[in-house]
Amino acid sequence: MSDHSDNEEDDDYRYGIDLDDDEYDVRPTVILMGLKRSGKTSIRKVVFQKMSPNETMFVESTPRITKDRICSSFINFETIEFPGQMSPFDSELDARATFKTCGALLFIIDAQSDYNDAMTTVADYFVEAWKINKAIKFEVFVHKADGLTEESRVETKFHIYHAVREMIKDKLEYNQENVDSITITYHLTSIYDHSIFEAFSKVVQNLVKQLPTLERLLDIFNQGSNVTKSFLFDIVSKIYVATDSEPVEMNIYELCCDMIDVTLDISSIYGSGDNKQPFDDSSAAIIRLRSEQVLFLRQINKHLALVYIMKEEHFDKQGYIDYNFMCFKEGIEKVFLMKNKNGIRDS
Ligand SMILES: Nc1nc2c(ncn2[C@@H]2O[C@H](COP(=O)(O)OP(=O)(O)OP(=O)(O)O)[C@@H](O)[C@H]2O)c(=O)[nH]1
Repeated sequence: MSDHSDNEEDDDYRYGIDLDDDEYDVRPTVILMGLKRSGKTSIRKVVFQKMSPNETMFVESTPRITKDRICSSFINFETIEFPGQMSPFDSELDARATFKTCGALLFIIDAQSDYNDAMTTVADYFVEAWKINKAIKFEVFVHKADGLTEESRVETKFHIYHAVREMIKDKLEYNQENVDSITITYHLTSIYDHSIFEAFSKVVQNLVKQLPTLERLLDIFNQGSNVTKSFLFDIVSKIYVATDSEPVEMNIYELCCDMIDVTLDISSIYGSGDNKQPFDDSSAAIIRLRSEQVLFLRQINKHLALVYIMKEEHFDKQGYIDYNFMCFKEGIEKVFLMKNKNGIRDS
């Protein structure tokens, strides 16, 4: 367990540490904004509270600013949702305080609606927030993509990207700033498939400063173990904190998410442990697939699991893989211990 003392990392994300909840007054935040009924609450509930997508049809409109601490998992941040009808820049709200500690600012656009107003609002809010805090990661979710054809998904994202860029350009040029000063990442999302988890994974990865080291560790593990693809998952949220440098194929990612669901479901229904959580530090599962591949899940610590896929022909080299996994696990621990070197105590 880790203790904390004031240091230059005070504005940082504290991943993988058990904190007493009140230990920090200031916690970096992920802010969700968007017009009314764009899907903000649904996204929070599906990703962090395991609500099924169909149930979101009954969520009520959010009347006030809603803060939610995500601290049961490895991802240790706070989400803040602004109701569609409220601007964070209203004079009665303290926008400076809100955006000073903001890590990522997500704007949700309902792609199934007329999104002209939404695009204007994105441009306004992003420029205002950027003026307060230039380190914010700006993200747009082109949401409810399930209702669009494959072709119009790409077109819609492209159209929104260009229109917002033009609006931001006009605003920044007025202040003699360059439009490229604000980097925005666009994601096509839906709560009805894995795209929302994939997009949130990218948001989180954008905030993990140790990402290059984690990717390198995964690459080394893959090369030494003949693994095709591996993901480092935060098991509770199904967000992957890192993956190796090979491109992510959506079907492999979905398979890995399903592996987590299956393992946790079986474990919570039939598991013998009296622990409330259906997994622990030494949880593991292996599934041989019809495609002559093997899927593995191996827990690294309380929060993180390595999920990887390999060809069946390499499956017999278990000794190597076990050894490499031990080295990988130690590597991960070192990455986060170094990060917290200023105050370590044993739990
Ligand atoms: N088809 C589809 N519907 C979605 C998706 N996400 C959310 N919805 C629906 O959109 C409606 C509005 O969702 P909310 O989560 O309440 O939207 P909100 O942005 O929080 O709304 P306010 O609180 O009023 O600002 C609900 O009926 C959801 O079921 C999605 O990915 N696809």
